[in-house]
Amino acid sequence: MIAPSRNLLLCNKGKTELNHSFSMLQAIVESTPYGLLVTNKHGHLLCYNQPYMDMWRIPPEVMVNARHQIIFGHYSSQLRDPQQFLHSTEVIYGTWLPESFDILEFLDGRAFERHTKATTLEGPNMVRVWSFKDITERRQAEAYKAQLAAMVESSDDAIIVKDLNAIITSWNAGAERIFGYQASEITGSSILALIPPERHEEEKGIMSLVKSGNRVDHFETMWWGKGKKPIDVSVTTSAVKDSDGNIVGISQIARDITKRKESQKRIEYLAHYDPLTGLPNRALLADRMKTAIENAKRYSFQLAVLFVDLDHFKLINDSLGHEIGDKLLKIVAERMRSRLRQTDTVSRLGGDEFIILLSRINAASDAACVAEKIIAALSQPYHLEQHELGLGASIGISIYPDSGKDTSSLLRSADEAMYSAKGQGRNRYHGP
Ligand SMILES: Nc1nc2c(ncn2[C@@H]2O[C@H](COP(=O)(O)OP(=O)(O)OP(=O)(O)O)[C@@H](O)[C@H]2O)c(=O)[nH]1
Repeated sequence: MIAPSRNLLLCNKGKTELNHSFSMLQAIVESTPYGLLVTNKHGHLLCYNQPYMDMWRIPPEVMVNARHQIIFGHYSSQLRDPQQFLHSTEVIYGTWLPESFDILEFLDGRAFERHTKATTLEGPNMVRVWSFKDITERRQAEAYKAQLAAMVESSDDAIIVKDLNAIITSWNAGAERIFGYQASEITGSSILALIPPERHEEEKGIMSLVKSGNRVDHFETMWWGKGKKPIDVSVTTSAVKDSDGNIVGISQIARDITKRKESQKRIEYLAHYDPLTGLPNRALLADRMKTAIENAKRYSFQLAVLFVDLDHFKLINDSLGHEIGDKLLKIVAERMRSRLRQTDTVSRLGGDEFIILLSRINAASDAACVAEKIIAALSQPYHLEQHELGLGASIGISIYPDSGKDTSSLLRSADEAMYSAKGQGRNRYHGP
């Protein structure tokens, strides 16, 4: 800033004629953004510039014939540590330090680098030049950077930065925890080290989206940890830009969602399978029956539903306990499953009730054959702990389309047939 000379470069050398070189010096002093102050050995103010006045917010009248020490009060009221300021300034004058450097922190958050140098002018005049550089913005930027670094390091997520050639340039502690590589091991490698080959195309697609200015949020995929360990991750990818807005890198924030995925799979499993036997449950059976009925209708073939209820299962439960009962149910399930085709379904409705869906039969006699096979398989002795057990089953058969044309009527009809089998003496089947 260059300001009117008389006001801005105040000199006790006023008696001296201003010559050309003095004007030039004046211009230099006023054009610098630094606050400048020159004092003599006794602390008398010889000259100073406008940035100096602005920095200390000193009214000009205070400066008339002032000594440095006199305006210390004005300085001190603005500083965070006035004692340290007074002490260091006294040391500088007292020992006439040739040079010194420190940082002044203001109560309002500003910060200045203070530098002072003792100089000998012509003759015996010793003066001291003080310069003050405003470093508030730099300090704030540094503090912001430090906060950012602390946040990045404390994040549970992996925060990875890579260059435009997919080379990893930054790797935080979260990434170390999730993927198992130390920053020193992986920095400088391609991000593809974390991505299974079959997902490279997917990654390329994301990169081209991001390079064309988009951001890809919470993309769920599977990456590799150390030793090619599969890790389900949700990845947010965005561009890293320089101050001119040019893309200079890519940042990827990856969250480990393995546990969430596992519980999702578990919930899906429980929604469709019986946890004791691993067989499809009523809901999955209903889906499969719906599809099978649609196919049977479309291609005009028959299907069969077999309602299987174990005989006197309650006796086993009551006499040998629930645990043995559970083990028996598992073996029963496995015996039925192993006797059926892949395309058929055996499901557990609950308790000792099972439904077999034969999704395509040529004649009702096919269903009767399967019922006989199942009864035979289930009546084989069971060796459980020290017990040898025998078990019968009663089976009711319904046939699409003769016994019913939808899921519930087919199930109802098979249930009724099963009760008929029970009524006829158990361990047998009854069909339409
Ligand atoms: N161990 C075990 N038992 C179960 C489970 N669910 C139901 N049960 C039992 O299975 C038995 C079913 O008995 P029922 O079908 O009513 O009677 P049953 O003894 O088989 O007699 P019938 O069917 O008339 O031959 C009951 O004792 C239930 O407590 C289970 O998950 N585990």
